[in-house]
Amino acid sequence: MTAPAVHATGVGKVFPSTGGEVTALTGVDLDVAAGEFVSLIGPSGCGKSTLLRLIADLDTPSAGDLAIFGKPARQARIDQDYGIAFQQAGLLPWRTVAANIALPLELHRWSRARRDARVAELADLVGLSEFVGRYPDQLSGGMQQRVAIARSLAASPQLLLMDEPFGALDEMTRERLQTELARIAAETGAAVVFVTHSIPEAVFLSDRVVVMSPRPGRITDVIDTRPGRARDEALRESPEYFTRVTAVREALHGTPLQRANER
Ligand SMILES: Nc1ncnc2c1ncn2[C@@H]1O[C@H](COP(=O)(O)OP(=O)(O)OP(=O)(O)O)[C@@H](O)[C@H]1O
Repeated sequence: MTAPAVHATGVGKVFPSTGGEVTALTGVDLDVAAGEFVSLIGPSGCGKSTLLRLIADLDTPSAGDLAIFGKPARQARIDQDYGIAFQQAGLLPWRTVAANIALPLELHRWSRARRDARVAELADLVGLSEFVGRYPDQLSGGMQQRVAIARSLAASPQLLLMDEPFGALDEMTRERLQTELARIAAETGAAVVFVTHSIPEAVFLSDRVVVMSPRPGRITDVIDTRPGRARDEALRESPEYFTRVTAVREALHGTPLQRANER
């Protein structure tokens, strides 16, 4: 049996601060299966980015255990077992689109010929074949974000870690990139851990939505949002999609009756 892409047990994170300690996360138990798409959603400060950073070994947990494909997070980072795409595209401005996408392949010491072939394939995948010679400041925000996604996919990682990658985009571009990401994840079989503030985005993309709440940051609900059909434009207007959006909304904010009673 393959190890889960992410296996977290009892994960906690405490940050020191001037007014005492901040418990950013407590008691997080979460498994993300190989090939599974899981979104983290919750109000500002509930620890979504902290959890993603711990998985990526950009920070270390204060408590609990984390394994990425059965390895310690640090080893998975050294082995470059995952691709990362965050809200700011984070492209190198002095490199062309092609050279930005090729970066992980250089780190993996791919030959020039193999790199060039892979970059052409990825540029085509994200619809940027005509722009590979451009520099990041010659692209729109949506195009920059597509370059960042292509780069995160370059070495065919079996895990993608994405922190609000579409947060800064207009609604139309955002929906188009969501459809592309759903297709890419299905085609490559990669697991994805995806941080978002958008309920419809989480429901559209995910097999499961993890709902978190702050002070201290913890998981309060996990909702199955597998659509049982293709993630295409028709899904967005289907009754089952609305049902799932409502389920996640109620897990986050309570039912209309509960909210009325709180007033
Ligand atoms: N480096 C740090 N030092 C101190 N406190 C931190 C640090 N990073 C995060 N925190 C605190 O930990 C808590 C969780 O932050 P985190 O950024 O993970 O939340 P989030 O759910 O991603 O929020 P948002 O939706 O606003 O991005 C917050 O209270 C935040 O202030």
